[in-house]
Amino acid sequence: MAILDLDDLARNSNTTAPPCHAHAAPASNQRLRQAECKAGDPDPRHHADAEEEEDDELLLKGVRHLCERGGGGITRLPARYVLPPSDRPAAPDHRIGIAGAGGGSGSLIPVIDLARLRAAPPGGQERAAALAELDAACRDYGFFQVVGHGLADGAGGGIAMLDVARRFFDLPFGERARHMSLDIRAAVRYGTSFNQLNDGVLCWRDFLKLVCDDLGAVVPTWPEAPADLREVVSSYARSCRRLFRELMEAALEALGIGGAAAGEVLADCDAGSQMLMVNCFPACPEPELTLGMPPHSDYGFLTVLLQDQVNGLEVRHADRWVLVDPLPGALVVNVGDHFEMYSNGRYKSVLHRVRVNSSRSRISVASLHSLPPARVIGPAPELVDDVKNPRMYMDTDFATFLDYLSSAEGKHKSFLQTRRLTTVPPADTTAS
Ligand SMILES: O=C(O)CCC(=O)C(=O)O
Ligand SMILES: [Fe+2]
Repeated sequence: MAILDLDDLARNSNTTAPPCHAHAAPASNQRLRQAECKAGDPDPRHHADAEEEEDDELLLKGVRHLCERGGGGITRLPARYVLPPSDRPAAPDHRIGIAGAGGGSGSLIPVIDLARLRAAPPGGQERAAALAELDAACRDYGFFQVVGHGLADGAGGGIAMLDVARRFFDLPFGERARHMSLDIRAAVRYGTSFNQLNDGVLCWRDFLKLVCDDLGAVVPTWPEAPADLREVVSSYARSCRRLFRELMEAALEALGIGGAAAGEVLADCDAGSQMLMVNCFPACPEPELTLGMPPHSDYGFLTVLLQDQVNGLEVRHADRWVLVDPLPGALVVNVGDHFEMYSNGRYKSVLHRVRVNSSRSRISVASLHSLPPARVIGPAPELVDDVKNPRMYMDTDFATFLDYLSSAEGKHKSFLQTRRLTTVPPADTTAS
């Protein structure tokens, strides 16, 4: 099947400087950025003169390279990374605590125990209770943590994945740079920021994108170093695909969709696209002025996120940004735009962003799962009725999403907003 460009396309954002396909050259973006900063930022340090500025060529080599240059360490944030004051991350409003883990402030983020679901026989009360928890998590938060998934240790596990990711980003720049490409459709690509060619403000993030469709064909094109990367990452990708399918089966059951209708969606999931984004967020000299990733939602059905023990992920919930404390061994799962549309708005694809910190580098690995590009997505007929559940979304396909990205709407709205049919006020899509 066709390889999708999903590194910027898999997500959409409606920040002040959106990662749209505006085709603005980086140099003009820089001037724009400086003008915006002048308008809104009282701190003259952040309006550095052009000659003081790091040139774009250097910045597009990535954040790690910037930090490592000349023996390591930079003490101030180059202006290209400085967000306008309204988009900067304030001190976290709230930390999402982990049920039963003693973290944060309580038991706000849902934790789904997959072992419990696996053990619960079909039709029984225990299964109904476990499915109700999953349903509530997707409805109320659009985010949950999964434990009991069996993906922590051993081959295909998260520990090995994080370890090899860390070793990849520790390689000398020249080794990583072999995979740099301006071709956003490349199946393997090392890059920086969110959409590095179009971002007005750069993000404090480097990434390795690996398209995982047809693993047999793509793995030989993946980095040769570290020597075990291909084996570890392909094994982890397979584990994630299995987990994605299992979660989709459970979510469809929770939605009351079975039989041929569920079979059709699951077949599309099997034929669909998977992309791993291996993210590195280096320690940042002025973390309060920038973000590792801007507010965005993920385009696909579900995203499975592995993170190390350094926090940074923030989720929009009840009009606030809430920081998700990593729960050891857990994977974070979030609902994407496809699933919100398919579930007719019952499940929420919510904005999330990544904040960075001044002392510790952070690694995360997002496995993004979408349906095949030719597949038209719309609300499941089983979830629509004329009385209580009118259809909330138009049918949509990948080409529509591409049009949105290159349109003026892409700068001001979220993709989901553009697909809504009813007059129901849109879910919170503001950036701060
Ligand atoms: O690093 C994280 O916690 C989130 C990453 C993410 O949202 C993404 O890759 O889409
Ligand atoms: Fe995301």
